[in-house]
Amino acid sequence: MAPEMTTLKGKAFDRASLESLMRRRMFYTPSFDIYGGVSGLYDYGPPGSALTNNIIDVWRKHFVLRENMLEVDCTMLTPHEVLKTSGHVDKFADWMCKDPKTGEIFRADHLVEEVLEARIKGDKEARGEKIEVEEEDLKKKKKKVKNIAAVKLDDAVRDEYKEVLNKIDNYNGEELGLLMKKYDIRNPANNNELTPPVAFNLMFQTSIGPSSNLAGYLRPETAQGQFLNFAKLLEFNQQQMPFASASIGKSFRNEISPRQGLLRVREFLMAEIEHFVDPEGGKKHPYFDEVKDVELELLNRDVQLSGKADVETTTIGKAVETGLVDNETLGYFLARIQLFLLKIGIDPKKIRFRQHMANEMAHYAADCWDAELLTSFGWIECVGCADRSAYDLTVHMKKTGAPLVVREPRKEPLKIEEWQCDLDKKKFGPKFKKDGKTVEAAIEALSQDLREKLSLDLQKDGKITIDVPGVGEGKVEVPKELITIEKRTRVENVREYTPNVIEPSFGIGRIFYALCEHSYWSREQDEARGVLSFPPTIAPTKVLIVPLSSHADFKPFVRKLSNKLQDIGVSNRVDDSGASIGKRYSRNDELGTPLGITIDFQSVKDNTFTLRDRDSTEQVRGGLDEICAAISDLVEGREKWADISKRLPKFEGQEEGVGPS
Ligand SMILES: Nc1ncnc2c1ncn2[C@@H]1O[C@H](COP(=O)(O)OP(=O)(O)OP(=O)(O)O)[C@@H](O)[C@H]1O
Repeated sequence: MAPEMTTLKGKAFDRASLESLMRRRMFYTPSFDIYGGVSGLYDYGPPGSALTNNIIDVWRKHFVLRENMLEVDCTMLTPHEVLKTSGHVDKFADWMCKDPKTGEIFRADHLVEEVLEARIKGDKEARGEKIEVEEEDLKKKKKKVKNIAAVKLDDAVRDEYKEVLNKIDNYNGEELGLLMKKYDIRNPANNNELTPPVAFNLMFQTSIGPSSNLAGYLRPETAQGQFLNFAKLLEFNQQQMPFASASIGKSFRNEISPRQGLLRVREFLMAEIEHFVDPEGGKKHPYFDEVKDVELELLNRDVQLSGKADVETTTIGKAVETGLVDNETLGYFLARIQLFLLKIGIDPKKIRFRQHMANEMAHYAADCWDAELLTSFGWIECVGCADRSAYDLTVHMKKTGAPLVVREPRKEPLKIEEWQCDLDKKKFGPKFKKDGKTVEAAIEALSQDLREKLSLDLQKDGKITIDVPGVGEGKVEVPKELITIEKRTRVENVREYTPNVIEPSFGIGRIFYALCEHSYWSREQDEARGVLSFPPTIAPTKVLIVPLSSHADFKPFVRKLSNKLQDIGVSNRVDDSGASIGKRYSRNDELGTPLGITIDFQSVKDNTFTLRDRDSTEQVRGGLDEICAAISDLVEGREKWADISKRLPKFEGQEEGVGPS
């Protein structure tokens, strides 16, 4: 069970009030709402769009700009062949079971998770133990869940349930089926038995063009476009390794049961990096030293296998040194991911990195860690960071023959003793006719051991027999007139290798939602007054301009301030409504607007204004240029409010209805 969620001020987090705020202020809203909506699809409103753009802006600066990554923008429609080759057509699936009587569909792992969690909660109720805040949510479910009541469980059963929950991502379909049998998990709504789990592919299928001949899918990740362009990107990078490409764009997954708002949706914004690295030499990273002292909370594979969730706090330098994290490049990105999350305002106490267990890893991954953020729904994977090895480049190269490799001049030429096969092409063609190329490829693919053995056959029998699937009976004889096999020394001046790929993959919607939960609190004097404490860098609107009243004298000042801020790229809104100043600020607390400028009669006299900090409600006073310079420093992240309040004189005028929190 995840620990209890508390707000920045240490109070219990209230999801219902945050969700109501997000709906009211149009951070996001169900798509096609007036048609009844479609689950797993959301539209972002003005503050939501601005917040997303600002998160992306910081992401671009933190990753793309900082490391000269090569950003690309590839198409979302992907032909069948590409995703067949990458393994997605066969393996990109979740486990689904069905109530044969009602037709209701369940995602098997989620169902097992929800039912066991609800039973543990029932057990706690029966034992009179404290119910965690996120477990409260299960109360609603329990009404539907007929086979779950406040029933005390056997101690051993309760421990077993907890162990299963800790490893819930690790089970395949068959294992989930066995768990459902063992724990008698049925349709919670009617107690009907469910069908055993079957694989359900998560990709949205379509056909490209009017003839319907070209099957395709909406991409489930942005990675494939980056791999397919590898050779061109390497060329663009003047053959320099290592390098990274990056892409920001929508991905699509036909989730079996979208849930938890933005956390599991069917269309979402991804920001992905593919860092291409030489597999030899331990996958070092040139800037690893810059991050080696960053401390991370790591939950390793072995701890999870033992059914526990104890994290280990350690520097990334140590984690790589001890082999807990496989290599420097993977470690470098784990640290950089954490630094990014902190920069946008994620609560440092609510981040951990969890290593994937062997079964859980995607079909391509060699090692994988997820950055998980604590939310009221528990720990949620928001960034995956996988070592995809050479998998993708290798399969695409094999399929297409495109040289998705790096060729580097060797410092010292490499001498290799090897068995070489020479073909007499003039005779080879007429003998094998249309099968010539296939037979040639089969000879080309012969291993060194086999070549050595075949050279003896050639001497002894005057011919060799090799396997060539698809030609004749699958065996082909090649007489000695057509082939020679000899041991020779080859000098290699160029080294050719397929790079490995380290892939940090960010789900922006999940980060967005976790950030909102981490930033949300309410003021002491009024529980209903929600505040979103986004850092100025990423807040949707940076400044609220508030004239004291609708007095005509204030109008030119409003215009001047607004224009000046726009000129320096600072988003602002004017609220010249008749509401009290306190009310106007409070409305903008809900939007997370970090700064407010008040225009009063003093402003008209001496061109000075007050600048208010959202979180402390402290105010300072200064001239137009001073105020704008302070705002720019805050918004660009060069300074914090504490620096500004030292720099500019405090303004003690009491804000109506607002006291310090
Ligand atoms: N359905 C979804 N809705 C929102 N974000 C998603 C969804 N699926 C994946 N993501 C985001 O994309 C990131 C990278 O995708 P990845 O393929 O690693 O996810 P995943 O392991 O399939 O996620 P999960 O196990 O939660 O389904 C995730 O860390 C997450 O932030």
